[in-house]
Amino acid sequence: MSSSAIPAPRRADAPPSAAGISATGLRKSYGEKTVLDGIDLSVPAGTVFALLGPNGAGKTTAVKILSTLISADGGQARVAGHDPAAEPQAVRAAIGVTGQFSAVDGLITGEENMLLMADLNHLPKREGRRVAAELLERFDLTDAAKKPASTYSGGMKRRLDIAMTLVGDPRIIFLDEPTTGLDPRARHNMWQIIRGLVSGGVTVFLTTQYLEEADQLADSIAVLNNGKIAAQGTADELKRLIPGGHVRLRFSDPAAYRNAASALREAARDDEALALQLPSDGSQRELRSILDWLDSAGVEADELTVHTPDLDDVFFALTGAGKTQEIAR
Ligand SMILES: Nc1ncnc2c1ncn2[C@@H]1O[C@H](COP(=O)(O)OP(=O)(O)OP(=O)(O)O)[C@@H](O)[C@H]1O
Repeated sequence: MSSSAIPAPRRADAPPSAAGISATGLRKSYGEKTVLDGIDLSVPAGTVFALLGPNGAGKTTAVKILSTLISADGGQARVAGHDPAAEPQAVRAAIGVTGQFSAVDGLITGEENMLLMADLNHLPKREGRRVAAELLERFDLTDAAKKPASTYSGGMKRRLDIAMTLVGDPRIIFLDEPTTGLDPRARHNMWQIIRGLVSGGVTVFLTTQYLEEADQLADSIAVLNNGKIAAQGTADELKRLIPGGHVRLRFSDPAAYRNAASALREAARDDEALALQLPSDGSQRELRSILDWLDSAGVEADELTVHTPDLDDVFFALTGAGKTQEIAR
């Protein structure tokens, strides 16, 4: 995608204090099934928040409540300074939602979809055409504008969907799994689009099953599991929640490996790979002390690599074991 497809800032003048999204004690059940069991969320304006969770965790349910599509059974929420339950119209006027079930009509062209959106937003005809053309250009869809949307690739459909959402110039955008099913190139394009939206002052509430996506985009991540927020924080804060960081020393000479293994008794051995593993948080201070220690033991490895836990480790630790952790903030 050309750089023209990256949305230009539209709300650079938005006040930094503009309200984002918050929720406390949000609850929702379907019959006997508790989907959201009292969740608290806080998304400052102008930031990207990722709600991460396995299939069926309740991510879409949370988006539907906050975007006024369904009502919660309990708890409070504020979206753009309004209560979605009491002031749904005010919330709807401030938000855009693109979901797994997109608003794109495949039978009409991309341009017609955009103009329809402009009509729904009550834009005067001339203004609607101008905004539609500008957004189609910005999302690299001008060449395809006169073709039926059913002929678009998955990535093009998602771009059209977001372009349609932007017709209303929302301050807050909910993106429900925006890159599910996209190939890696289209996924990276979508990430660029999302970054562009945020640099224009838009608040993004994103749901995803992709850890890398949350890691790449989000200022703050909440992991949803069994109806509760299992952990919330920045990607780095979440990674620090679980142990697993280590330094790995690899040797090519078996004799050097054996000497090192007997000098470093607390290291875990991998005799087949001629490698030793020492627990470490990866900090400069710990690395320096490990290097000093290796020097004093006369150990010289052929390769030294530092491994820190990634978001995958965190996700599986939190959603697998059903733990509940809070980060002191
Ligand atoms: N209208 C409904 N009636 C009954 N159960 C529902 C309804 N909507 C959702 N559920 C159930 O609520 C649970 C959470 O669904 P939700 O769609 O919020 O999950 P999700 O985290 O978005 O999952 P996915 O990643 O698969 O989209 C699921 O078990 C789902 O079957």
